[in-house]
Amino acid sequence: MGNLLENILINYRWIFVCFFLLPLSTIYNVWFYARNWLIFKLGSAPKQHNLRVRDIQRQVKEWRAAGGKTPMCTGRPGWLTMSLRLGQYKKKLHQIYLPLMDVLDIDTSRQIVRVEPLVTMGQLSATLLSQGWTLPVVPELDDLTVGGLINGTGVETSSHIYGLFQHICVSYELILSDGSVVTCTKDNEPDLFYSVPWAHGTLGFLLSAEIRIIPAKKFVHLQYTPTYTLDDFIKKFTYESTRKDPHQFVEALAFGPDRSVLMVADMTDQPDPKKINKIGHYYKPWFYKHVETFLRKGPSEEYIPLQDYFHRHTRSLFWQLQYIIPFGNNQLFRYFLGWLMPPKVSLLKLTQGETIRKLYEEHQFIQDLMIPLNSLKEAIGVLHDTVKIYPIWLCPFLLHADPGMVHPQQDSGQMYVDVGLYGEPQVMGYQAARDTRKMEAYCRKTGGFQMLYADSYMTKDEFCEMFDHQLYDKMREQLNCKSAFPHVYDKVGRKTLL
Ligand SMILES: Cc1cc2nc3c(=O)[nH]c(=O)nc-3n(C[C@H](O)[C@H](O)[C@H](O)COP(=O)(O)OP(=O)(O)OC[C@H]3O[C@@H](n4cnc5c(N)ncnc54)[C@H](O)[C@@H]3O)c2cc1C
Ligand SMILES: NC(=O)C1=CN([C@@H]2O[C@H](COP(=O)(O)OP(=O)(O)OC[C@H]3O[C@@H](n4cnc5c(N)ncnc54)[C@H](OP(=O)(O)O)[C@@H]3O)[C@@H](O)[C@H]2O)C=CC1
Ligand SMILES: CC(C)=CCC[C@@H](C)[C@H]1CC[C@@]2(C)C3=C(CC[C@]12C)[C@@]1(C)CC[C@H](O)C(C)(C)[C@@H]1CC3
Repeated sequence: MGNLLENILINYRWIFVCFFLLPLSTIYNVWFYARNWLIFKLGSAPKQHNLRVRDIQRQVKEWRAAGGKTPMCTGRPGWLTMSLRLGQYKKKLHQIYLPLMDVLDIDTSRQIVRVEPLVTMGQLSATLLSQGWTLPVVPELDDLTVGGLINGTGVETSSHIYGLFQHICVSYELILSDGSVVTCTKDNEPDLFYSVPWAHGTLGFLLSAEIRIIPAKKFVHLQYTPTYTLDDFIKKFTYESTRKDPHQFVEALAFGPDRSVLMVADMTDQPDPKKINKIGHYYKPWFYKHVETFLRKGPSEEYIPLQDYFHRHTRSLFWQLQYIIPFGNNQLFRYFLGWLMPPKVSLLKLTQGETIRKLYEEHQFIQDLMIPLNSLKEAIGVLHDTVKIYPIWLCPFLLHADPGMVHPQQDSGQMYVDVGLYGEPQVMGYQAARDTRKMEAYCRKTGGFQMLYADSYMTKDEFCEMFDHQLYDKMREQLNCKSAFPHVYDKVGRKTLL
């Protein structure tokens, strides 16, 4: 009976998703779009920021006045967040509401945008592009928020030049446990500035951030190079990630241990009209499927609108949507219902139920391992033996030698690679806890890091071995965080899921 129910839930989830969640997602998007537009037109955002900060200060002060016994977290419901986590820890904590969702200012002379933490990447990239600007690093799922990307982390295909999302940030406005508001930069309160990323809001709440912007062009010139041996791939990928005059974007998809497609791209305003491909149109094939065709067709090049490029994996949630709507890439489906895609991750999460959550936990491996680039060849072999999931998302990034939880083992910046696995392991006898722990141990051995939106099965000691806690512990002490916020491990460790 249990099995039958599971089968129905898994195999027919698409009925619910197509007929209920897709229309709902579209309505939600339209509302969000209209709200953003209206707020900006009324010019009210910056003024309201100060009012909102005052209200947040009031909440923190009230918490203190009441004895400050229960540690705090943000009041954002767990189902809204872009992770597998349900955020059950929130029920036991004191929630502070941070209704901060506006782009406050675009200062083109300083090349800085000032934003509130709930601003999403979809919202920010559209807002900036309409002015001819962009963030240097645009993590691509539309619903990722600035707050989540700063207090967690973000990576994209330009990260081999600019680093992680935190590395393009110039200042953070934070509220601390005593209710005071501080602004930190690398020169003013540097310890605080460097300890915020990856701390998951356990030092203070982010109120706004200043982020660098760069001029945008209308298209990217994208070149695809298929490779048919692992050695050839590693050689070309390493070269493109580390060369002195790099392309602006570098990414690869591995479709098998020996079959990969390397992609390099540059922004341009002069596309060759015969080679324009507007991959963002709703009826276009899912991007990773399109990329796979170059293994057959050979090297190729295209001009893709910049906005379409930034959000190229959004419509198929990388390759996760195939498990929810198996015929989602079918031509007929795309022409009829493609314009409603993708369903909102938050709505999927809200409606998934315990059975589906458990099935995902047992049968899906969704992890990003951030390892030094020179370990990539070995890692592909280890991953093939342990989980065997394809495609693998490969994205090089420069890890700056900054203080904080995450930095290279050497004293200077080092090229790392994000190895993303999002699918059903094809090995026999996969066991989630055992095999994830194996991969985590491997990741630690290379000097790498696990992205913490995913399930982490590490013990606290293992967690402290992977993430440098020196500065973090010092700041927790100095800012009286111990009773004010949970320890980062208690927020992101596997047990918080349940
Ligand atoms: C594919 C796509 C996805 C989108 N997703 C979302 C989403 O998820 N959430 C959401 O809220 N919106 C979203 N939007 C809307 C987006 O944020 C803007 O509201 C939209 O670009 C308005 O453009 P316009 O050309 O109609 O207005 P215009 O009048 O041309 O103004 C452009 C926009 O730029 C912004 N802007 C202009 N100057 C400044 C300034 N000095 N400081 C700050 N901002 C400024 C404003 O937001 C304004 O709405 C999306 C848009 C697109 C095309
Ligand atoms: N391309 C990429 O780089 C991708 C990145 N991701 C990951 O997704 C996550 C982002 O998802 P998103 O839904 O935006 O964020 P979440 O709501 O999941 O937030 C992530 C963490 O940041 C904390 N946080 C968020 N806002 C604030 C704030 N204003 N002040 C203090 N702490 C805050 C949250 O604390 P609390 O629990 O108290 O709310 C939480 O611990 C990141 O961890 C990122 O690594 C996922 C997919 C792709
Ligand atoms: C660094 C990069 C590029 C990471 C990409 C990660 C994505 C593939 C992840 C982020 C959020 C994510 C874990 C999610 C899911 C799939 C994989 C996602 C989209 C889904 C939609 C799978 C189905 C599940 O029932 C559920 C709805 C809970 C989750 C939600 C989060």
